[in-house]
Amino acid sequence: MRVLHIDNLSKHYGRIKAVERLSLEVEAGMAYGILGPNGSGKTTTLGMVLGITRPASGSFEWFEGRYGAGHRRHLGALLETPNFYPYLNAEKNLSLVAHIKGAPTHNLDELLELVNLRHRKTSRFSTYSLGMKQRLAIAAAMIGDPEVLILDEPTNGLDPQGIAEVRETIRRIAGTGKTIIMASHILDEVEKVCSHVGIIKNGQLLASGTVGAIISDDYLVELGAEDLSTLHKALLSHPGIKKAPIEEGLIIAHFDEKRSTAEINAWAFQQGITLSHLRPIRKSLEAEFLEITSN
Ligand SMILES: Nc1ncnc2c1ncn2[C@@H]1O[C@H](COP(=O)(O)OP(=O)(O)OP(=O)(O)O)[C@@H](O)[C@H]1O
Repeated sequence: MRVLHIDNLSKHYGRIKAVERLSLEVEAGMAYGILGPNGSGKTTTLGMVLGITRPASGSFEWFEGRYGAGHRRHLGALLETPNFYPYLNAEKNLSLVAHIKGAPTHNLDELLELVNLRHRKTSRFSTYSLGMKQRLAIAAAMIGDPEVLILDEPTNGLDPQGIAEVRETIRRIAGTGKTIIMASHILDEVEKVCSHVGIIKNGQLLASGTVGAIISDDYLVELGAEDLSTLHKALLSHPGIKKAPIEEGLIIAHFDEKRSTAEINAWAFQQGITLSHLRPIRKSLEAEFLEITSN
């Protein structure tokens, strides 16, 4: 089932085109990352599809229209950390949220288990770390058993441990078959949590697809030799090479998969080439993301 269909959605603030003719589709069961630098229109997009912000033009549809105007009950959203009562424990805070939503309270323990807070359910909210607070907020968004969980920059402001725990929680929820739609400016986060990604910049969709297809996983090796052009020519006929640009006197070889330095050395030797430089490089994911968004 198509969970969300966005068609040519635009939103302008004066002369700022926050979102510009954005179209994308999210299928049931996807963990879809909306990835873009700060100010690229992610929050505005989520605001529009949640009915908080009115679009200037374009349209969107939830669940192929099957719930009509009642679709909102099937969405759990966490746009900013909600206010919990600091002196109440997790269990009490969640039951209050359930009462406000008119949702049942019988599965609160399950939700606390899902976000790995069951063991701390009787501790006051004020004693929680930021990561625990965020996980409780995710549990609150899951009250009423929504089909889709929508998150805006869910790890903002957390320390590395908190970040890891929140990501793990989102992965666990995705593993239960829920659809996740998550805005993030961190490529590494989308790569770790999401199955699919749409990259946006200046409110426009630049690329969309599975994480594996969009985020290249070429294996990069820096190579040098006295006779660089002979090495270059030989490399281009190597069966595993995808491309081999020359940068600052060295060849950046893009292999389709991991190759050991011993293997590359042996290959060069067979070609009658002595390598003067051989260094595997892991292109930083952030650099790759910047490359996509700057093109
Ligand atoms: N209420 C508003 N009034 C004026 N401009 C706005 C408003 N909301 C957003 N914008 C502008 O619209 C653009 C997109 O903002 P938006 O918050 O959607 O981006 P974002 O990708 O979510 O960024 P961030 O990750 O920094 O929140 C930005 O240039 C922002 O300054």
